[in-house]
Amino acid sequence: MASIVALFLLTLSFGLLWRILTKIVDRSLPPGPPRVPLLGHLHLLGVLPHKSLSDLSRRYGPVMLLWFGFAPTLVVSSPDAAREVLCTQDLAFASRPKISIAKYMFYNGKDLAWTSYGPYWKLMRKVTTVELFTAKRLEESRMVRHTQVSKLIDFIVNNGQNGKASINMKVLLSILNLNVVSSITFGREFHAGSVELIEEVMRLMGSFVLGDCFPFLSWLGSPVIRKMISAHTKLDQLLQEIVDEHKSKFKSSERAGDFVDVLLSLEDQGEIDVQCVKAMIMDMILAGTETSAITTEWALSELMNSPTCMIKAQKEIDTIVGRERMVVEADLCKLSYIHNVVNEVFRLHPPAPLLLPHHSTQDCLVNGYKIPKNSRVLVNVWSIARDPSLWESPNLFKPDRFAESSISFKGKNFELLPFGSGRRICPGLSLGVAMVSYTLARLVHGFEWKVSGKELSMDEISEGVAVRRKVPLEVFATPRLASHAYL
Ligand code: HEM
Repeated sequence: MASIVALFLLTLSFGLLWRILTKIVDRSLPPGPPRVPLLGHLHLLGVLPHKSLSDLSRRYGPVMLLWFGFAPTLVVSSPDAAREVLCTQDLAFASRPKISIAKYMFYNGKDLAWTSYGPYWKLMRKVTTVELFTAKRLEESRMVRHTQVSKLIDFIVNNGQNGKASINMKVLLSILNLNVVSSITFGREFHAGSVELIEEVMRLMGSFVLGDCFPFLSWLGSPVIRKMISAHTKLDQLLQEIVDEHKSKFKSSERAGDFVDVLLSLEDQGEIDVQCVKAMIMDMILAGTETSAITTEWALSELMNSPTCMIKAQKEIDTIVGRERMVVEADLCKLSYIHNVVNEVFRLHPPAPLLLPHHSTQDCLVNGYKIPKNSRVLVNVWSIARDPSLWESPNLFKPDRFAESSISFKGKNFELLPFGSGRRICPGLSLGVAMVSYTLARLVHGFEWKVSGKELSMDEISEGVAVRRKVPLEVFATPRLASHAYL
């Protein structure tokens, strides 16, 4: 009995001490809900963290400090606070937290997306921008996109049995985007069947790892880390094949070709090692494939869910392109409604609703609150894009809201940030937009679409840093153009 009373008193005094300590600290820090001892706010994240955090921000404000175990995490949910973090004080927040996924999957953060801010990031960012994403490079890769989207259309025509057989668009869109990014990055399609592996890695990116929130327990290891190591080993073999092929094809003096050749030249010069080369290929494949595929899948779903919008999109393309041929990329600049649809989908369904986590490398002030050095930073772009004080009927799909609007997703308007903003803004923005817009235009123009099943669920599932459709889009597609247009 005495020991039970002693335990009770001990727990009570620990709880009281915890409350007092957290209250003292809280004065200069941003607000947040009460903390549970040890767990902090981890239990509040739920299955859709972007939604749970959005709900919390409506209560505690657009600048909150939460504790995921022992990891302080700043969550910002307004355009002004996002501007402060991603633009005004960009340098202080441009790094990434050192978490397990970077260590075990991305060769200890030797890629671009997970590496800390510094000279290595600057070198890789410059190489990526110059070698992959200039307007000239984008223009040169038009044929790759055309060929791969045409393959997708052929597949639907040949397997859809004129609207009688259902088609799983999720898988097809992942394969399409993987093939485009692979062809541009290393000159050929990636291993057939690797889509499942990529999806596994995407899922692992968001898995809870004890050591990320409780650093003193890192030594414990976990089943998730074992899964990361196993997935990494499989991917590493495929990436090594790509490196070996490139090394055997060219003597170093003759290399002038694709992105991997450029990286291998840097390896020859001793600026980077082979792990950096593989980490960079992995980055492009992982960052470039699912983001565009998820957005296109949502775009088609939203149009199928709003028949008037679908008809409007089809009418626009019929008027400008006709029904005797397919859309080509050069038509896109005339398709303003498709452009509005893409804007609206980026607003409603940013594939990375909390961006990638940022990390503060110095103490700073945001909205008058002290943000401690070494805090993680999440920018809830999903919440900002659904804020009723910024957007009329924010949960409705209304592409026409962009007809008269000058707001764009390119990182200058902080109410719409699907690609982020500032130093860490997505370098693949133009390629991503080209992929989504072109694929969508050809699908909408090429087929009449029907849902397989009674109704189209629009539920979301959070997989790692990405949020996608919970139920993969299964559809029936009936060709609607002159038959010679599909040849
Ligand atoms: C619909 C298409 C896409 C969307 C919505 C998207 C979105 C994003 C977002 C939100 C970030 C994180 C920004 C931040 O942390 O502040 C990011 C980073 C990145 N994205 Fe994309 N992305 C897309 C397509 C692509 C493509 C096609 C590629 C390359 C082939 C790519 C490569 C990258 C890389 C390498 C980073 C890391 C940049 C850095 O940390 O410096 N993305 N992207």
